[in-house]
Amino acid sequence: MTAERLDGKRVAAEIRQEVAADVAEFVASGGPTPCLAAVLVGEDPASQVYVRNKARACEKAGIDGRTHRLSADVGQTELLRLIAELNADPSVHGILVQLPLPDSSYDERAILDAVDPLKDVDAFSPINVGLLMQGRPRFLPCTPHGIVQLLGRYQLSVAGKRVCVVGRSDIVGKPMAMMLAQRTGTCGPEIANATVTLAHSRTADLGDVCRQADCLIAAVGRPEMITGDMIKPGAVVIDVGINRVGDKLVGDVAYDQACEVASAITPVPGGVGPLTIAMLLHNTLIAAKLQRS
Ligand SMILES: Nc1nc(=O)c2c([nH]1)NC[C@@H]1CN(c3ccc(C(=O)N[C@@H](CCC(=O)O)C(=O)O)cc3)C=[N+]21
Ligand SMILES: [Mg+2]
Repeated sequence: MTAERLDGKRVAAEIRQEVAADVAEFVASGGPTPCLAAVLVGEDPASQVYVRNKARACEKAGIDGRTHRLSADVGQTELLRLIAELNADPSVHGILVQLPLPDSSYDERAILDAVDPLKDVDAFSPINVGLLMQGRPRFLPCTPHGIVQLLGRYQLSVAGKRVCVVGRSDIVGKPMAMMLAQRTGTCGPEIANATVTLAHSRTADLGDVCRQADCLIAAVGRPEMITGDMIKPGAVVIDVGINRVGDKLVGDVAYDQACEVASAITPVPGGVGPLTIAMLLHNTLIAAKLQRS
C-alpha cells in the first residue's frame, strides 16, 4: 500500500482564503480590523521563522499582525507589563506569546495565565481549556483544530473508531484527545465520537497500543519515533512532529516506512504546521468578533 498524502499546505491555503473572505465581510460590516499581537522573547531561530510566517499570513488575510520583540533577558516583570498593556489595548484582539520562552528565569504558566481569556487565541488559558473540556469551546487550540479540519476536509471520519494520540502535551496531545472524543458539533460538524487512547512516553507496550489505532496521531517531539511496525495496516497517520535533524526537518513518524502501511499520512513539512497558522488566523477573527460591542 502507498499512503495518500494529506496535503496540509493546500488545506491551510483554502482555510486562509476563507478566513480572508470572512475578515473582509466583518470589516465591511463596520467591524474593526482584527489584530494579532505576537510576543517573541529572545532569538530562537525556529521561533523567529514561525513568528515571521505568522506575520505574513496575517497580512494576506487582512489581519493586522504586530510583533513585539523582546530581548531574552527582559525578565518576568517586564513581560507581564507588556501583556497587561496588550490586554488593555482595545485595538489588539488576539495575543500570542511564542513558546518556548528562552530560559527558566520565566514562569511560563504565570505568563500564559496573564493573557486575557478573550484574547487567548492559542486557547492556553485555564478558562479556555476548561470550556473545551466541558464541550463549549470559545477558541479551539490551533494545532488540534487544524488536524480536525484536515480530517474533515478529506472526509476521514473517526466516529466510533479507535484513535491513538501519542503525546500528552497541553498544546497538542491533551486537547486533541479531548476534541476527538467530544459529541458531534462540539468541535466542528464532522469530527467527533472517536474512542480515544492517550498514550505517552510511559505507556507500556506502546507499539501494541498504537497498532490498535485506526487513526494514529503522533505528537511526541521525538524524530521518527513511530516506525512502520507500530502502525495498523490502512490506518490514517497524522504527524505533528517538527524536528530539526541536521539541516533536515523530520516528523515524529518514520515517513517512508509509514507510507507502506498507512492509507493516508501527513508529510513534514507541508502537513500539520501550516494548518496551525491557518487556525490561528481563524481564532483572531473570532476574538475580534467576541470583543466587538
Ligand atoms: N504560543 C505558541 N503557539 C503556537 O502555536 C506555537 C508556539 N507558541 N511555539 C512553537 C509552536 C510550533 N508552531 C508551528 C507553527 C507552524 C509551523 C509551520 O508552518 N511549519 C512548516 C515548516 C516551517 C519550517 O520550515 O520550519 C511546515 O510544517 O510545513 C510549524 C510550527 C507553532 N507553535
Ligand atoms: Mg510524552
